Amino acid sequence: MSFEGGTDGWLAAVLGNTHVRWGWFQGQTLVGVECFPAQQGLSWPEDTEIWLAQVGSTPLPTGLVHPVQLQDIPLQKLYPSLGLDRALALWAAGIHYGWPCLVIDAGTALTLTGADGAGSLVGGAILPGLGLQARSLREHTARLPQVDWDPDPALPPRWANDTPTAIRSGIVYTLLAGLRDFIADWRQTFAKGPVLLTGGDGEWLYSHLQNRAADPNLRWDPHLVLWGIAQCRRLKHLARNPLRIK
Ligand SMILES: Nc1ncnc2c1ncn2[C@@H]1O[C@H](COP(=O)(O)OP(=O)(O)O)[C@@H](O)[C@H]1O
Ligand SMILES: CC(C)(COP(=O)(O)O)[C@@H](O)C(=O)NCCC(=O)O
Ligand SMILES: [K+]
Repeated sequence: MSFEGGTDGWLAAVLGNTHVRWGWFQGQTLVGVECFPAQQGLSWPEDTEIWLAQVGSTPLPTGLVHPVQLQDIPLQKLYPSLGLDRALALWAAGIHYGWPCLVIDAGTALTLTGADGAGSLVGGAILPGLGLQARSLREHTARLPQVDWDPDPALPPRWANDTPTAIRSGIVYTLLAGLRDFIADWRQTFAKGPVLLTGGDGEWLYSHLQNRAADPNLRWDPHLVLWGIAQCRRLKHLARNPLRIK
């Protein structure tokens, strides 16, 4: 996909540990999204303004590239080693859905990142994502099979009677229980405000967290990090071209 003309066309890119995601923007409007395996050699568009957030190890493109930095994100109490994707998603969540907010990003790693009503980082947690949990069982045992990522919307039976289903059951039921526990704890302090799911497993987790006494303000937005990059670009442009109050 590329731009057919359009003066304010530009590309946002998130270089994750499993996927590289491109968001094609016209100004602040997201007009298209593409997703590539992070390990695949990428041919980046020529002569396109690119704003990118690097979290994984995918080589950066050359040319009109603006790497977003943590200090570009106007949230308080961010710690220096915080993942750029976490800060960008949190900022976008607060702007688009309101503060306080909790973002659950189900990526290679699954992260929980929360901000209070003033947009200050409260803190978060990091654990292996669904795919990583299955891969680690395969890689560190003699007999367990590789259980590939499966978009099957149905939950596996909890008390499984074959090995692949037992692996799926162990991973998904503990993860869903753990997320419900984290959300309940978050709600002890922040009764209001959205809880957002994003990331490659975000939609699947959202569909299963939604049932069974779902949180009234649970949402799913797969593009949070891309929105965060768009906000960074907008701030930088405003700083370079301050609005002239007549
Ligand atoms: N097409 C896919 N191929 C592999 N994993 C996928 C795919 N779609 C969703 N997933 C799930 O999403 C996870 C990766 O999420 P993603 O947000 O793409 O990762 P990251 O942001 O870390 O690059 C994988 O661990 C897997 O569970
Ligand atoms: C935890 C992450 C690896 C998640 O990245 P992803 O799974 O999306 O590729 C990334 O946010 C990261 O490298 N964080 C640095 C450590 C921290 O956030 O405290
Ligand atoms: K991510």
